Amino acid sequence: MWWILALIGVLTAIYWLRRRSARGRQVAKLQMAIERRVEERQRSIDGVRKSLDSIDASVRSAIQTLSFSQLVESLQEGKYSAAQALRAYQEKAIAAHEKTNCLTLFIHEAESWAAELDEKAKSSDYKKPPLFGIPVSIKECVNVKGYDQTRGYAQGLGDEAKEDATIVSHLKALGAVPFVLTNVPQSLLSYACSNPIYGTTGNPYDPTKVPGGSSGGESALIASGGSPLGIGGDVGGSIRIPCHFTGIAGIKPSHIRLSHRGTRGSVPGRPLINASDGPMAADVDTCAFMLRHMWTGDWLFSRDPYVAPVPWREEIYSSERKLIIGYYDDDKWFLPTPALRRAVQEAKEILEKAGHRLIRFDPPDVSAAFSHFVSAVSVDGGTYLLNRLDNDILDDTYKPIVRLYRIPLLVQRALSYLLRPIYPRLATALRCMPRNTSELRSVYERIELYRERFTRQMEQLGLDAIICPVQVMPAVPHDVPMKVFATVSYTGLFNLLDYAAGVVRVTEVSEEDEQALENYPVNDPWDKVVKEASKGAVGLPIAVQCVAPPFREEICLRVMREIETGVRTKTDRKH
Ligand SMILES: CCCCCC/C=C\CCCCCCCC(=O)NCCO
Repeated sequence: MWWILALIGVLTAIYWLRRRSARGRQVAKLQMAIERRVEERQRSIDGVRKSLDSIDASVRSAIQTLSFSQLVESLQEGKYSAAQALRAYQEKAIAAHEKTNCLTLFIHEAESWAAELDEKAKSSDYKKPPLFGIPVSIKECVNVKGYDQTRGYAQGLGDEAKEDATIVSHLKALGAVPFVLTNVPQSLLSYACSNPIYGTTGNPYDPTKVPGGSSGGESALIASGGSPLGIGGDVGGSIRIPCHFTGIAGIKPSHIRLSHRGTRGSVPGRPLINASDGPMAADVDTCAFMLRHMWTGDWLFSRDPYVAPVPWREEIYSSERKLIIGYYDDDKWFLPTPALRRAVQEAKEILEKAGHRLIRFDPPDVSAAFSHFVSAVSVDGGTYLLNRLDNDILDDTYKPIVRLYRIPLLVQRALSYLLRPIYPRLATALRCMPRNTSELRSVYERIELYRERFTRQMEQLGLDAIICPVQVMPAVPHDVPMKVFATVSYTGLFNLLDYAAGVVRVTEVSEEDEQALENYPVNDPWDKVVKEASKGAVGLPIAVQCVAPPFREEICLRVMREIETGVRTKTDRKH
């Protein structure tokens, strides 16, 4: 008998040793691929830096001081060429990268695309397209032919896209010049911005803080002035949270109003909660400018039959009709810190001053909505993510979520039961992984019912739009986001509903906000993390979120723009 046990022991030991050495070989291979990419990135940056002087420094700096509308105008009028605009923004992008580590790779073909545009512009019968020569930055997970979309997984290195995503081709057809790819967190399912290939992207206001995620390379770049317009993606806040953390504007359109052909999301195959791509820029009008031109004419609708053929409605964006707008500053699931609540109040006052009617709106049962959101995002209980991460080098910032996903489902349920009296919100999150197709079906049913309930409540009040917080906190240290993933209730809700949702800067954290934070109630470990992580944030930007039902992006953008105008008027008056 003893020899059977000994044999089992020896075989098990051999199995484990072989597994360990296979894993060791795999990690070494990934590390070598990472080293090669880090060198390639440096060469790419050095190469661009060397060619900057092909354009006079005074021209570059004159272009760098232009507002977006001035840039459009001077390119249209031929005051500056596409090649000059490209060099000006390459220079700014390098400066932004040195400060924040926001870039993955420059798109070298941008130079020939700009040159082609300038060549065409020489002909008198050429009609310049509306985005002629505008440099545009692209989140790394969007396909650009010849570049890999790693989504922060080292195993994704070298897997190059065979063709451009439709949104990239569309930008090019409109005359834009996609010129650089920007960093993302590993997996994309995070609002931090760090991965084992390109490292951690910092917030331009404070490098110890996150620029947000997953479109964090975009927000850091745009907020540093390194790109006039960027493309982000959002399944739970990945456009809106980075914009809020860095003080820029952005909008997540309803899912099928833009094309997602060739953009890669965090977990493919989630039918009721899908990522939306959308614009990010220094101001609202720039986001509207891009969408207006994408939704005018037939280019998009004839290239992707899954895009709803809803054209841009200028009459809604520019309307002067007074609106009825709901507002809330606490979703009763996660209390925002003082600066975030003040931002809603200030936005409300601005809108009231502009003649709109603001009505208190209490979103129905956000605890249930958050639970549906987590179920729908983790449609397979985390299997897809864990499989990817098991074959990769795991980023530190992502470990808290991975630990939770690794807990076997039945243990998650038992823990949820035990934790309910002392840590009810974590208990909710641990209870919602679907165990089988029957549970999954009922998640979908609950989402449909929730959509109906929310929409009906808005209709009963006659609301055109809603304003509310974007998040619970201002930008936080890099290790915080995935420790308190439940703060995405404010953004994830509108992915669940598939509403149009955008954000615009309203204020910054003040000394008074920081003092008021002392009274932030701590009822469980998540509150404690939030309270600690929100300290030392004086001066950091704070945004408000504006939302409208599906396909009402023009209303959403209008509310955002009116808030932005009100904020500017207030700031001008102060100075
Ligand atoms: C057992 C509990 C597991 C917890 C599951 C966590 C689920 C959700 C966390 C969501 C964090 C979302 C951040 C924003 C992500 C985003 O919008 N990404 C864009 C992808 O294209």
